[in-house]
Amino acid sequence: SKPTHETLGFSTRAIHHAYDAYAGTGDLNPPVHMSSTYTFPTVEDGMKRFAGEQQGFVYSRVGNPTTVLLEQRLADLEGGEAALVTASGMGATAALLWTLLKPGDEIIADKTLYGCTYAFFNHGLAKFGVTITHVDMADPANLAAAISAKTRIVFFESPANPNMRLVDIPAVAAIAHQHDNCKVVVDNTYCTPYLQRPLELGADYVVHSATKYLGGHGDLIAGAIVGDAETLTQVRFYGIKDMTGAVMSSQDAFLVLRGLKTLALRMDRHCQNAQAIAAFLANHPAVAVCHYPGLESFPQYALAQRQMAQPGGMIAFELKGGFEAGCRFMNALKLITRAVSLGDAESLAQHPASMTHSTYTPEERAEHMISEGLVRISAGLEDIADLLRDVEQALCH
Ligand SMILES: CSC/C=C(/NCc1c(COP(=O)(O)O)cnc(C)c1O)C(=O)O
Repeated sequence: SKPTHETLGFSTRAIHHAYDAYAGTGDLNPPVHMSSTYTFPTVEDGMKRFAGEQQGFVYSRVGNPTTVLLEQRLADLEGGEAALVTASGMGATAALLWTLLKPGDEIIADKTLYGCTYAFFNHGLAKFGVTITHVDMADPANLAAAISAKTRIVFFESPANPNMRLVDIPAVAAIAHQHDNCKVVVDNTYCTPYLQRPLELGADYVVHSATKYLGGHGDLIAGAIVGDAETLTQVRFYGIKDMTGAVMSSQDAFLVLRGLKTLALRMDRHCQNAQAIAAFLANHPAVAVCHYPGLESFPQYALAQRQMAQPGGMIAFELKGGFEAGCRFMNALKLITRAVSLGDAESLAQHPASMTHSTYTPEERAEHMISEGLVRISAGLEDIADLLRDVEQALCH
């Protein structure tokens, strides 16, 4: 169905879209469908469903009423035609790219990617004859110089995990689309559609780790792809069904649906807290640099203002004492929790070089702008006074 984002507000759609609470047994909350397989009234019905000639479910690896509702809602929120939910963010990226790519194709990716995405490209796809080229997309001219008729995919995160670099989505999409079948894939995990909708800025596909802000409570691993219906049908029946099997459970779909109800409220608080923590860090004598799109000192501040509704909940910074000081800081935290992942109610701190981005060698991290001393904070939903007190006392170690 056509997205309704011209009529109803974001939260109204995040709570209500595509679900009629008066239908069926009248459950206000969508039921969790716990069936692996579905019955056919006659064998001819089954034949038609497998042939795609009849609407209806056949097997939960290719569709389930609970996951289908989540897909309709995510497509609406991202302003896309269709969505497909997956077992994890990596499952989303893998299912989409295995479907779109063949040996001899090329991906041009930004310099900085989440560690496992980097590994999937360079240690996974590369084994099957796909060429991976990384360019610094913060300057779109670098893409223009590298793109060729072999380029099938342009892939980036904005802001990038972990160093917060932004990519000008309309500018990069315009360059990519000068080449016939080159598609732009944006990993929108850090922003969510509440802060940034890449499809409305010219991207062809969006992928998410729904593990993060979309679920929002650190209680699931999940992913999603948003894009055109035709391609997503191929991803469903090939990339998921026959290649990765990266299927989201109906229980996790229920939890992501629940998370979406408060996404706007939570992102507002994540952004408020991150802005205050980033400002505190930027002004602290022990801090060498703080990367946050909401700081006027941020090199791409103007682009952030243009492209993002708010600066987000993620912060990256370096202490003047480098890696050792970073470790002392993180070990001294009493409220902010030492853990990877992000977008949880709990504020989290981690060391990308040895954790989320340890799939890069030290030389590769230097090449991909991930410094050894970088500390990443996911600003949670706690009271800001408590968070600032924790950061301040930890900086004194
Ligand atoms: C082992 S490190 C923990 C996970 C982290 N990130 C995940 C992630 C994925 C992959 O999403 P899943 O498959 O749902 O984890 C995709 N895209 C982005 C921008 C991501 O940040 C992390 O702590 O940075």
